[in-house]
Amino acid sequence: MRTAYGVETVRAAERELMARLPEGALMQRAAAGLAAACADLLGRVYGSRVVLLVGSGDNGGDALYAGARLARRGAGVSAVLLAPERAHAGGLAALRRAGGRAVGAEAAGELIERADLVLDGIVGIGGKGGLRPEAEPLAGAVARARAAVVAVDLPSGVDADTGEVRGTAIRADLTVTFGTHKPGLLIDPAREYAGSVRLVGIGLELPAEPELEALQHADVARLLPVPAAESDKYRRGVVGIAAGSARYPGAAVLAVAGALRGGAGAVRYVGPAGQAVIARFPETLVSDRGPEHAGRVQAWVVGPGAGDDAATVAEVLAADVPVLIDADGLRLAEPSAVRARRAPTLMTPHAGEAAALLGVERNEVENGRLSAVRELAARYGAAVLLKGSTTLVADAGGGPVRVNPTGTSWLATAGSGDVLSGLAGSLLAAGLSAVDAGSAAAYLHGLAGRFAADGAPVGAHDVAERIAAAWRDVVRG
Ligand SMILES: NC(=O)C1=CN([C@@H]2O[C@H](COP(=O)(O)OP(=O)(O)OC[C@H]3O[C@@H](n4cnc5c(N)ncnc54)[C@H](O)[C@@H]3O)[C@@H](O)[C@H]2O)[C@@H](O)CC1
Ligand SMILES: [K+]
Repeated sequence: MRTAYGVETVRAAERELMARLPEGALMQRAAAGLAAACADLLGRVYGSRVVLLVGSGDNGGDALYAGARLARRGAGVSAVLLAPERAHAGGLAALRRAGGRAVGAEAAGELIERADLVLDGIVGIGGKGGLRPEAEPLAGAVARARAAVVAVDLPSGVDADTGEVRGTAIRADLTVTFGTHKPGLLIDPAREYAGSVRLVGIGLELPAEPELEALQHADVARLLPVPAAESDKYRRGVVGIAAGSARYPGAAVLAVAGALRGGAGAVRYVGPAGQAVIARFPETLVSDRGPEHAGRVQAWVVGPGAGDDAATVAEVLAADVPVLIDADGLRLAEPSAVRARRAPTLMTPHAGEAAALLGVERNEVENGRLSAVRELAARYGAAVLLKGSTTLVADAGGGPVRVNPTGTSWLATAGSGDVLSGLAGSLLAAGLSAVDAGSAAAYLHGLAGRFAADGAPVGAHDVAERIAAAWRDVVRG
């Protein structure tokens, strides 16, 4: 499991550790890890041209000490000081002793243009808002440069706690972060600015409960159901799919496609698209009666392509088994009926649907994904999976939010969400909790999307067909 902790927690752990260590020791640990990552990226340090962008805090101090290490190995290092009188004094002295030089911001453009490597030490966890006006031109110069860009702790200008980017921020190829991942490094839009992320341990002792967690292969493998020898289809769970309409039969077919790959013993379909479903998947149990009379299920999926069928949504919500609500179902579900449920509920909106549920603009959700998913989970008393390139899953009762690390932008394709809801519903029927079902499904679905895409556009159907391959990849490790 990869975990991320917010700024306040990191600060407290740093204080506690600093009290036990000689002064400056933590910064030296950070700088050593940073310099090593830079050296790996450069390949040959001797003779390389390195530019440090140095702000007024300790983030700039890290950059200066790392620059000093690189200078001692023969790099030509120039530090651009954004606030010369407030630059980290010890770091600046170390850089000068090692043969590096410091310049003002006016010289930055030309240096950046000719650099092999730029270190962004403008601002780290002490940053507020996007980059200040005096730092903005630097971000432009960095974006135009051919140099590799390494962000120190965080790309400057992104919000460490939320992943928000309000205004200009530095775009890095690599972020070297200290002590722990910060939530912003794992959540879009900030995640995109971070490039790949390397964690340098500095010995922080962190609390048991993180802000954010990202499942890895081994975690998902532990969650996935394995049929026992005596299993029959009912013991493995039957998932009911109440989806599709005369207008949107495809949503039903795709939700069933996902459900068939999710480990439930059987898939039961109710709705007007039975013909289309059975033609494509003859193994489906198709019923032409409403959910209440369709026969036993261990979990329901309701909503994909449902059009305006509010009665079916209400009937499913009244069932005393886990329910996944997606797409049209989110709009049709009575909030009070969702809150009144006793069995687990999982809602799976994309940003637009989440915005409608919260009564805000879509870009507010896209920029503040973490707070949006938490807010929805609290309002509805339900687990919420907020879809996107970094899908988030929040539990009804709070606690760490899960972020899915396998997403790919190729998954933003029509019907891909229907496949996901079927898959997650199947895992609910197999007995996983709402958060586990949602996060394991997002993981498999993302991986299946990557396998199917392999660098090219894909349709939702291709994704469903690669779920089995993703499952195998996960359980084989
Ligand atoms: N505390 C420690 O022991 C350690 C801290 N480390 C480094 O220290 C950093 C935190 O240092 P600080 O607390 O000094 O804070 P930062 O260096 O992150 O930033 C604070 C400074 O940036 C300015 N600033 C704030 N918002 C800005 C913006 N939007 N645009 C431009 N300037 C802005 C502030 O005026 C302040 O002077 C971490 O990110 C990490 O890089 C590491 O050395 C590891 C050890
Ligand atoms: K930075």
